Amino acid sequence: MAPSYKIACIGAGYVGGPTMSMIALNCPDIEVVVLDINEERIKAWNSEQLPIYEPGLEEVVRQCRGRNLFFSSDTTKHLAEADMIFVSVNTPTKTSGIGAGKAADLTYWEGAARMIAAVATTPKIVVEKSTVPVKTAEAISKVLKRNCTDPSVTFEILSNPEFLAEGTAIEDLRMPDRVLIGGGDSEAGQAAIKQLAWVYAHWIPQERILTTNLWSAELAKLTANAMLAQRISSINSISALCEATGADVQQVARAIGMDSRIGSKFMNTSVGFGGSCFQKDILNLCYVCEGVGLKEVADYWMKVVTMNDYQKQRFVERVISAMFNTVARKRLAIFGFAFKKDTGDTRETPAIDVCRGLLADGAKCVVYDPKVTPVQVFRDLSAPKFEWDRPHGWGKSERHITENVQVVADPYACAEGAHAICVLTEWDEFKSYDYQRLYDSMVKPAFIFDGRNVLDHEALRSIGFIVYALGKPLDPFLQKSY
Ligand SMILES: NC(=O)c1ccc[n+]([C@@H]2O[C@H](COP(=O)([O-])OP(=O)(O)OC[C@H]3O[C@@H](n4cnc5c(N)ncnc54)[C@H](O)[C@@H]3O)[C@@H](O)[C@H]2O)c1
Ligand SMILES: O=c1ccn([C@@H]2O[C@H](COP(=O)(O)OP(=O)(O)O[C@H]3O[C@H](CO)[C@@H](O)[C@H](O)[C@H]3O)[C@@H](O)[C@H]2O)c(=O)[nH]1
Repeated sequence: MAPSYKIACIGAGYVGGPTMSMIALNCPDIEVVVLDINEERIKAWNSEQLPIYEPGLEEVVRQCRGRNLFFSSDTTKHLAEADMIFVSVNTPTKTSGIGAGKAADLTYWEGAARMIAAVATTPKIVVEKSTVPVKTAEAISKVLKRNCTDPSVTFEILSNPEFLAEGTAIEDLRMPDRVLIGGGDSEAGQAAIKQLAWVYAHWIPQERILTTNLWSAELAKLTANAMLAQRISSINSISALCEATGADVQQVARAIGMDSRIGSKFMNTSVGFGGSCFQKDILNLCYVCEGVGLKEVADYWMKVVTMNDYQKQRFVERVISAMFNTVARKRLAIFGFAFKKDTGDTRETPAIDVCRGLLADGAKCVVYDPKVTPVQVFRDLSAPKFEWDRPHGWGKSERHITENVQVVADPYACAEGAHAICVLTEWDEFKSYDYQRLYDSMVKPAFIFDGRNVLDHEALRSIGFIVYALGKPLDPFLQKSY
């Protein structure tokens, strides 16, 4: 018998796809349909080549696609039939107008709300899955109520922010630290919370399902990301101080992480945090603070982004100064372009700013990443800031990018004839390469700039490499040239 409870999700992206697949897997009594305006994406979800790479996702989709999990672009039919509608569309940073470069662009969200209002003839629970500014639920409620042609239709809005991280999405969804559900105080609001809690209770222990009011749930999501990013900026700031003093950032991180009040997670220094969320959500938080007159609070959080930009710039300057203050026409092997390992996602990856910085100084960048396609690399290096987060992306590639960037499918080909290797993503495979072979094929002196501290630096030095590792005591060779 076909399941009688129906869930639809608007937005078949990195969040909508995996979260709905997990609900379908654990709730065989619920029919789940994931919708998107991007037909190519829907086609890919229905094919053997899923549109996103996420460890374990294929197995989950394979188990329930066609059973109680469907991907479709027929929004009218499925939104009309659904009891509960998740909205998981992109909420990028605005690129123009008031709040450009900071505020969340809610165009896609409002578009989704209008789609729901246009077809609703039965009561709907609308769940905010996207990350949104505080009070978005209020605005969405107005759009839904004012646009629905049937005045008897009721809408209950819930906030159910997603905390999964890419690369570990399936594991995070299988056993999240918590599921957060915010809703209204009214009887209908509380009933809606219960209905969503019932969905999650199919596989998540009751004590991990946390309920709050709407505004707390919306704000908790922005705050969680701001605090996670703050940890990275904090340790990155200390990495600069370590290099200046001879301390070792990994030793410092270990020593402070053993204090249970601080904890050891999220303390890896890096060339900068990336990903579609951290910067966007902090900028959004700052904008919300400014909107309510809290300038000092906004300035405080803005420093997390400033420090991140500094870290990327600092890395570029290290590369250039170490290589005798010029990288003009030098071939630089870029190991890793994704914003972290185990994903093909490049949104806001630090590799973009690092490559741009090196290209601006005349370098020739040769990129190797196990999961990122050449098209994506060229698109990212050409797209104006914040333009990447649009359903149809950015098409043009500037000439200086096409002439000075090359993307290759093999790490050894990447490093051949290069002056330096820059490690920008912490892919595990980078640790097991034959570095003697890489060294032999490179121009001397051969440099390695480890922007993730994943390689065995002593072993590399004994081969002959000049090694720069973030936040580590500097090689004597680098001390002289910096
Ligand atoms: N990526 C993550 O790891 C992550 C984690 C937690 C929260 N979030 C938040 O979740 C939201 C979605 O993020 P994402 O990474 O999945 O984005 P995404 O860009 O991968 O997916 C969004 C999808 O929504 C579709 N879309 C936009 N407007 C639509 C409409 N009117 N009708 C149908 N489809 C529409 C787009 O075509 C796109 O495929 C964002 O608010 C993000 O901040 C993301
Ligand atoms: O110690 C660390 C940990 C992470 N990073 C970098 O920080 C970025 C973000 O990493 P991570 O948080 O693991 O991935 P995301 O997929 O961006 O997940 C974040 O953003 C999501 C979107 O909002 C949230 O749901 C998650 O909880 C939150 O971790 C990446 O560039 C990482 O390389 C570091 O530099 N050092």
